[in-house]
Amino acid sequence: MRLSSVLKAMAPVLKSFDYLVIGGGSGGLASARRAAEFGVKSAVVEEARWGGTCVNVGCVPKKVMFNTALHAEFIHDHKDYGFDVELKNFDWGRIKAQRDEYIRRLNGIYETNLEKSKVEKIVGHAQFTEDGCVEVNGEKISAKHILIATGGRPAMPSIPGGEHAISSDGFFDLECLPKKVVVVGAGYIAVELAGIFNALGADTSICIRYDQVLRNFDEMISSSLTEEMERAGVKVHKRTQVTKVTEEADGTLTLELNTGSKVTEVNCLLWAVGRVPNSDKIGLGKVGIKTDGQGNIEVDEFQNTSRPNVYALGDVCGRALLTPVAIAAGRRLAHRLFDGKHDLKLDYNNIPTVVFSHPPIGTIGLTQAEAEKAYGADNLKIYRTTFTPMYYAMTETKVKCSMKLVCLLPDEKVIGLHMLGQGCDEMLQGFSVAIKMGATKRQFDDTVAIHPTSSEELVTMR
Ligand SMILES: Cc1cc2nc3c(=O)[nH]c(=O)nc-3n(C[C@H](O)[C@H](O)[C@H](O)COP(=O)(O)OP(=O)(O)OC[C@H]3O[C@@H](n4cnc5c(N)ncnc54)[C@H](O)[C@@H]3O)c2cc1C
Ligand SMILES: NC(=O)C1=CN([C@@H]2O[C@H](COP(=O)(O)OP(=O)(O)OC[C@H]3O[C@@H](n4cnc5c(N)ncnc54)[C@H](OP(=O)(O)O)[C@@H]3O)[C@@H](O)[C@H]2O)C=CC1
Ligand SMILES: N[C@@H](CCC(=O)N[C@@H](CSSC[C@H](NC(=O)CC[C@H](N)C(=O)O)C(=O)NCC(=O)O)C(=O)NCC(=O)O)C(=O)O
Repeated sequence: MRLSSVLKAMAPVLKSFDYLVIGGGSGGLASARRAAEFGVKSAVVEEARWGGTCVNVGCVPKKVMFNTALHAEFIHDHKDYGFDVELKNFDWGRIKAQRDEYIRRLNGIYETNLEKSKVEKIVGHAQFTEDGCVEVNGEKISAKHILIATGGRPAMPSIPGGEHAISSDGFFDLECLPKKVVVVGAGYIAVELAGIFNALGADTSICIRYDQVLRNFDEMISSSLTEEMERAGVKVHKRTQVTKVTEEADGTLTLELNTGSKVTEVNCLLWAVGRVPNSDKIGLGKVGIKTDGQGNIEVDEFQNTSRPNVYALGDVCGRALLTPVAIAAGRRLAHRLFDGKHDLKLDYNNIPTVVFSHPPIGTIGLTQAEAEKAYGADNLKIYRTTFTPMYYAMTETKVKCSMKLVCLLPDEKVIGLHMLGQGCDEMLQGFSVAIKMGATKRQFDDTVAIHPTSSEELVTMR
């Protein structure tokens, strides 16, 4: 042990809590506040902005921009519905200012919520000391139970000139709509942000390593979204990687691709190639907390780390990186530790998820490929439909809706539901309840349809 570490271990403990949460994001806040409801002396340490990724650089500002993009799309359809509306201008700066103001309000609400819940707020960077305490701003804090909910950050590939690119964090700092944009990546963030840029009028390209976006989703989803993005005007560069970036005298970027070609006059290059867990600067090695090869904290099904009384959840564990997952795991942990619900844990099966692409995607359960691997194709019945939602009966632009049910024989239990189309984002939550309850196709069919809606197709498929 180095002398500085020995001295830190010997430093007096200045504060002590029953529950100390590191990270004031979705999982940490939800867990600390729930614990405080049980009379537990709790504190949260946050080094940046209250609310974490979701509120500041994730779901919330992204949804504002998704909604902004929806307006752009609807405006194009106005004339088809008889409205004589001309699109003259779009003021990115105005919506950004309003969005930033909304986020600042939310930061304040989250701080006030902590005060109301009597959770102590500690501002600073937290890291473990050798004796299992936590040090913030040079002060040592002890706690009976410690939760690590430090989230993650965007992965930034290192290529020559890579420093000229931004990540999703940088997207939220953009002061105006870039004229020409290249997004690299094929996951949630890449398709969501490329969709927003494109709908708002930027010349948008996406560089993907393979032939389709969202390759881990059901094949119907990945192929339909790839086609739909192309139809909407996104240039999808397949089997393409950016190998070098050069900044030109006029400030634009020239991108060299592995295909040998170049993309010039790029105003914005955005990496969206995954996220890395914030587990590297919190002293995990000092307390023997194990991580996997990617730095994700290893936990068991109860969110226990390899060290007793230290727990981890949310993005820092690298599994189902979604706000409601972090919140649900955090609240369940608080009930387990402080409310006598000793067996309570989050079931990570059948987590519904929506991609706010254009059009949006809703999906839950096994993809067809996963189900075939698990049960064999002969034990499945697959229902599919593709139709043009009635909204587009009046419009020149037609955006199809595709749906698939993956059912397990013999009773046709619905083990996967995948859909892409207008309204699928809001359609999924209710169907997830049915699937979580183990609904069969017969029970779907026994439910009377709601007409005329896209969702009625899910209870009338043959
Ligand atoms: C662009 C984007 C869009 C997204 N959209 C959606 C969506 O639509 N729906 C959805 O469900 N999910 C979405 N997500 C994912 C969602 O934001 C995350 O899954 C969620 O925020 C994870 O919560 P968390 O509590 O694990 O971590 P975070 O919310 O990241 O919180 C971690 C907090 O810990 C703090 N911290 C880190 N290290 C320390 C330290 N050592 N000391 C003190 N504080 C520390 C950080 O500053 C941060 O505030 C999106 C993510 C991104 C990036
Ligand atoms: N709506 C929501 O709920 C949202 C949720 N999120 C969450 O945040 C997580 C992180 O999002 P995101 O960053 O998009 O990560 P994802 O894991 O969703 O996707 C990243 C993809 O980028 C591709 N990729 C990886 N490395 C490279 C590389 N070097 N060059 C080019 N492409 C590469 C891979 O696809 P391939 O192998 O095909 O190349 C990979 O699947 C998501 O998984 C999701 O859980 C984020 C945004 C919205
Ligand atoms: N679902 C509605 C409501 C959205 C919503 O929750 N708005 C938030 C915006 S921040 S969104 C930030 C995100 N909230 C949520 O995910 C919503 C939590 C859900 N209502 C639940 O209780 O589980 C989160 O990280 N939560 C951590 C936590 O709540 O502890 C808000 O106004 N909050 C103010 C307040 O709560 O007073 C919508 O999409 O319109």
